[in-house]
Amino acid sequence: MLIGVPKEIKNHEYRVGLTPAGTKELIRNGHQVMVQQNAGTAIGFADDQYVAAGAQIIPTAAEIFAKADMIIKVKEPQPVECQMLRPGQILYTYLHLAPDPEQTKALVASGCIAIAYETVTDDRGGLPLLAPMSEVAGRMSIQAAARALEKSAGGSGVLLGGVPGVAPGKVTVIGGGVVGLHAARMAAGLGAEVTILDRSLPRLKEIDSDFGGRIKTLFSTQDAIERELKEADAVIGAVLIPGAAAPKLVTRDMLKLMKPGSVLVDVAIDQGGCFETSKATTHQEPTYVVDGIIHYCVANMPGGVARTSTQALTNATLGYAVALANKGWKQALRDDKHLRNGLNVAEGKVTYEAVARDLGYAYVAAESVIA
Ligand SMILES: NC(=O)C1=CN([C@@H]2O[C@H](COP(=O)(O)OP(=O)(O)OC[C@H]3O[C@@H](n4cnc5c(N)ncnc54)[C@H](O)[C@@H]3O)[C@@H](O)[C@H]2O)C=CC1
Ligand SMILES: CC(=O)C(=O)O
Ligand SMILES: [Mg+2]
Repeated sequence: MLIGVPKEIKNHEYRVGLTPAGTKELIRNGHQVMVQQNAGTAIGFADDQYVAAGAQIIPTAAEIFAKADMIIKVKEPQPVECQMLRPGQILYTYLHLAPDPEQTKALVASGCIAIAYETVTDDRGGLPLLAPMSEVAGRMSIQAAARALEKSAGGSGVLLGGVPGVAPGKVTVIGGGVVGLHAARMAAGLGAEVTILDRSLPRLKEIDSDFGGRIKTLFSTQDAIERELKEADAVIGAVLIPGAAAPKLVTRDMLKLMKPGSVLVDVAIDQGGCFETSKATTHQEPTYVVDGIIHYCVANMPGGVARTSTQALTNATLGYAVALANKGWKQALRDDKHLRNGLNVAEGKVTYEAVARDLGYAYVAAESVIA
């Protein structure tokens, strides 16, 4: 199969869909890989490393999209990229379609086979291709909150760890999945007082036993969230209903409960955000203020630490990339129900139920397009 890796074009996005090591693995499996010129240069993966791995360097994205059987990317295709997709071409990347009607429309119109990293599943009920970036974003969310709390950034001037004789800051994490766990770990490591809320009692039990009482767990209700907002210096939004738009758990009215200069970090922004006042921001201008509360809503947080993130992402995505290239998409999806769960759009049909429901498309089961 001819595989194409274009350079990412989203604002301050320096990740790349494949490392040189991943490239070598695909080539060892008998495939050809085209990498766009300078796709990984900014994070220390120079063109000559891809050439040494056996790839061909191609000057333009247009040429890669025109020739490749499968495009491997990181972020959802931007409008100019959607226009270059063609019927039957595999697109393997993050998509986050439920809150993005325009992208969904463009993918449906293209006739491509769009497999979303974030909805591929595993046997333990996890999302193995989302998990590495959730680990990164969860850890970064506390760095982002700590920075935003500084006075020069407009924050309340609280140091999350406190100092001897002065109480630490309070961090509330809503959603105790991968993002939430890693956020809690970083916040606790800094010495902050941490509370984590989730709707899953088994999850709260796991977290409680992992942290040995170091952090507080709460069942997530509106009432519990309201009580937390009054106390928190930083609130991390980390909920997910897979594939669906995020539930709005903090309304604009509820911001009044918070202390001025406190911070909301909405990691769930890529699924539309779990705070009513969230709107996606970029690494260039990551924060804005609503009613005295600082909002950080960067939709591609791991792009900020792109070298670590690219390595973690390829570790997770490579096995499925090899399966798709070796078997072709239909057979690879027939053989693996977890990869099949990644299929969101195929041949003009929406094949992921939550996306079809949220955006008003007819839902066509993945099984029926691979039959
Ligand atoms: N902004 C960014 O750059 C990035 C964003 N993300 C996003 O972060 C979000 C979380 O991802 P993961 O932690 O991997 O998901 P996950 O599935 O591991 O965890 C989500 C948790 O939310 C809980 N939850 C659902 N509804 C809830 C509610 N009403 N109250 C409290 N908890 C609730 C679930 O029980 C689950 O434990 C996703 O939207 C993901 O796409 C992930 C990586 C990067
Ligand atoms: C998960 C995601 O959207 C990202 O890593 O950018
Ligand atoms: Mg998007």
